[in-house]
Amino acid sequence: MAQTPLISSFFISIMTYAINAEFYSSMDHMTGLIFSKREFISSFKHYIRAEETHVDKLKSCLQVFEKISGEIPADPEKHISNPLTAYKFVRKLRSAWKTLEEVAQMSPSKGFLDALPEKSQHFPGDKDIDGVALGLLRLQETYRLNPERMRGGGLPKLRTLEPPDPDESFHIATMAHQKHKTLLAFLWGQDALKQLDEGKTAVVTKKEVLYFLSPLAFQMGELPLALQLTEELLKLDPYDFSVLHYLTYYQKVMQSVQRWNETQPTARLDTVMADENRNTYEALCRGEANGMQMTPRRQRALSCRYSTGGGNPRLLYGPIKEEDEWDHPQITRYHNFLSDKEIDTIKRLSRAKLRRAMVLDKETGQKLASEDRVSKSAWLSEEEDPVISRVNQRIADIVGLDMQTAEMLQIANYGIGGQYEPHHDSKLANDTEFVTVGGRIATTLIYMTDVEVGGATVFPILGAALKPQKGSAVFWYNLLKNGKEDDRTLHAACPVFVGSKWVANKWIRARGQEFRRPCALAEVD
Ligand SMILES: O=C(O)CCC(=O)C(=O)O
Ligand SMILES: [Fe+2]
Repeated sequence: MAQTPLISSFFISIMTYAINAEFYSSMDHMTGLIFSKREFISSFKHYIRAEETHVDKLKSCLQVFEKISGEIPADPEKHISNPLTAYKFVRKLRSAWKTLEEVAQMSPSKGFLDALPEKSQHFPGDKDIDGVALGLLRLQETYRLNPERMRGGGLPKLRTLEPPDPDESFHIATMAHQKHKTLLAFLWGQDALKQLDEGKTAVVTKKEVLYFLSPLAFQMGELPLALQLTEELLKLDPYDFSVLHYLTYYQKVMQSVQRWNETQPTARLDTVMADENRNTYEALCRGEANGMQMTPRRQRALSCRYSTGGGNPRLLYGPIKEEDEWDHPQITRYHNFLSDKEIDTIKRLSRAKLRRAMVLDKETGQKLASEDRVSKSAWLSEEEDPVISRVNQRIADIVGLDMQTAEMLQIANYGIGGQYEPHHDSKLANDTEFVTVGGRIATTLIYMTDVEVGGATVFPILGAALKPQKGSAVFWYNLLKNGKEDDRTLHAACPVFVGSKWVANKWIRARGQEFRRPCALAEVD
């Protein structure tokens, strides 16, 4: 079939993006969808053209049949009783039928339709829609945005986006409800209702939205609102008994409570969100608490210099620019650590290997995908490309640690609202390597992209927020000199708001560093 090579080339070209059929947790894979969509459109057009040609062939078959039947005179019996005519007639009919069979077998639908189930794996599924909606909700919570601001009212970077329609707002509302984010569920539901009232067309009906909203308003303690919404429902269907039941119930509660709050939930957004989510991590992500524990004197003492890694010959002629990000514990940033070309190579090597990053379930000890860590990651070994060994060597030269026991380079690409909740790199459950190579003494985190909005690495105990800066690397010790875990190194990756965030992690192990970073009894960094 003519279209088969095209269709299969389409599959091959998107294979790299579709290996584990989940797109939202990696911005790179989301981008891949744009390309796969374009290629699909072209093969789809090709298929339609093939169908049109096929229909033309079927039409000519029909014409042959019509012609044969047109040749039959008024008295068919007499006509067919002539053996020669009968012979001719049967022959023509048989030939027409054979042609029809051949044409029917050539139908392009078969190849195309048979390929559909496989093709669906290469396109986003319901899981992706839900995942993106959850990402949006996470961004709203972290950056404190109501639906109006999410629509671009508050953030110029979002202004160009097509705002959600009533069905989309309602879907986000139901996702929020599933995750017990009642206020957000209400606000998105309210957004859908507003749009329906403005006359926007949608699949979801006003009745469905009101059914969703009224118990939510009740749950939030907004009795007058619950009553008002229920009354509106009743206007739509005065004989709906369950609505009548709710109405009586709310009225009774109202009478007994006697006092109620006039405040609209939108006005309370800040206070409710603040109660639920006010923690340093989110405040740091919003850029509010940066440096909160750093006195001006300490801040002034932070400096920046050129370093040769203590006289390392490889750095003598090309020293690295080193900048203090924090003093105790020390967090150092190395500028121009990777070149753009090296970054491109690392991205290229990892692209096809990216898999959803897993976290360990504390109770079962099993690895699972979690909203705590929305990214895809891949491991790269030195054998894969000289760039990888160069990166490892560079880290060794700069920080002066032994890399023989270090882990492979881990590459991560974050998805929509991609984040990593506060964690200690040294707290590794099921660390099978621990006995032979020791704990994760230090982390080198390399930023491979700038991130337009969001995506900082924050240290909630310290109050430090590090902005991703393409090509730079940050380094810190996770373990104190006495070998114990340094609690203060608790850190998190803030949700990415706008942009694609790529990082590389190099975790250095304790074994082999005994003489490079001598241990001490004191609990110092
Ligand atoms: O991406 C970041 O900013 C931090 C990533 C991180 O902490 C990790 O992967 O362990
Ligand atoms: Fe980490």
